[in-house]
Amino acid sequence: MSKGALLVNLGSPDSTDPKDVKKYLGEFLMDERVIDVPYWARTLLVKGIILNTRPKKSAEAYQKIWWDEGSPLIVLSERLQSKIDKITSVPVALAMRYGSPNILSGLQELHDKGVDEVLIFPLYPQFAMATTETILVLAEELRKEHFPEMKFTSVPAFYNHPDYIRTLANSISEELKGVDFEHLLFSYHGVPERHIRKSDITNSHCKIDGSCCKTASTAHQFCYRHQCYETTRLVAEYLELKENTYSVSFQSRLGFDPWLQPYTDRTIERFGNQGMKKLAIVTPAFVSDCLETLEEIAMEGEEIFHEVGGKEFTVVPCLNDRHDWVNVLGRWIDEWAYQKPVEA
Ligand SMILES: C=CC1=C(C)c2cc3[nH]c(cc4nc(cc5[nH]c(cc1n2)c(C)c5CCC(=O)O)C(CCC(=O)O)=C4C)c(C)c3C=C
Ligand SMILES: [Fe+2]
Ligand SMILES: [Fe+2]
Repeated sequence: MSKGALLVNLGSPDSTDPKDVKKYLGEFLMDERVIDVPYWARTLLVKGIILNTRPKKSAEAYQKIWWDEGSPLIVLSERLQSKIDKITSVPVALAMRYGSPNILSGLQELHDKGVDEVLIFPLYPQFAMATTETILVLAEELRKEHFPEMKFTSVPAFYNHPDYIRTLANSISEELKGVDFEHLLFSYHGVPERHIRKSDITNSHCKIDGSCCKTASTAHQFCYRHQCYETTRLVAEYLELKENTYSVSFQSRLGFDPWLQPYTDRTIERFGNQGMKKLAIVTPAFVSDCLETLEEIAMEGEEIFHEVGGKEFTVVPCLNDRHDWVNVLGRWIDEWAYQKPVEA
């Protein structure tokens, strides 16, 4: 058998034209694992309401962060893939869950290189139904339909993997070297609270309260909230951060349902109102900088902080195509290719 890996990230619109943004958001938000309501209700909500208003607003946001080469998320993912592909012993392709290049074209690219055993590698440190799970489900559907002879293995969420924690912690200390800050905020993409309960394999553990995510449970292998807190705890431990000098918040909510709290925008506002002047932010749910880090945090977040009296607002870039991150991912892929376990 011949092996290869497929890195999968979220995806972006083809351009900042509202028509392309509408097409992308339509594919993204009609995913039953993203807006997880019955088909008729999702159609009404997405096609009847969201797609009539959001694409124009989102297109304006994308215009603020777009690069000459295209979407930052895609360009950064391409750079990552190309650097990893150069150091691994097996071919490495790239796909997006929504938009292009899609998962089918990524599998086709590997198939054309003679690959029949694929490592599906969702580029998400923390598991979520709306990210990791939807990638694995779609990849399996495509395998059955187009490449029934292919064998798949997948990389589980790596939120607590020592290599990931070390690389993230080192990137934070390098980026914040010489930066004076009072508090480090770990801002993760949010999910509706309902998603946490749906992913609870015990059906009873995840209460989204002060203690469930700290109490050991088999539910945690699929609990996004636990995994976000655990990444934070491990990085804080690695960097020897003092209690109360760091905290967790959740960004990018959509709609009126309760999402994981505390919300990032309100947290930034509260910090400023309490007199904080120097804030640093890191966004560990994203391995590549994207709209949510470059616009929502670095632009909107900074504006909110300044409006409430904050002075210095420092954003730690995502791991992107950092040399040490490329080496970690390349090594994980090669360890799999040579049948060694991915776990440390
Ligand atoms: C990091 C993990 C992500 C989770 C979990 C996630 C869940 C989620 N997202 C939406 C709605 C939107 N997300 C949007 C952008 C976006 N989301 C992620 C990652 C996660 N989303 C990324 C990396 C990006 C940026 C994409 C880019 O092109 O740079 C958007 C589009 C932008 C906007 O209009 O604000 C929406 C909408 C839901 C409903 C959801 C549910 C769990
Ligand atoms: Fe929990
Ligand atoms: Fe999102």
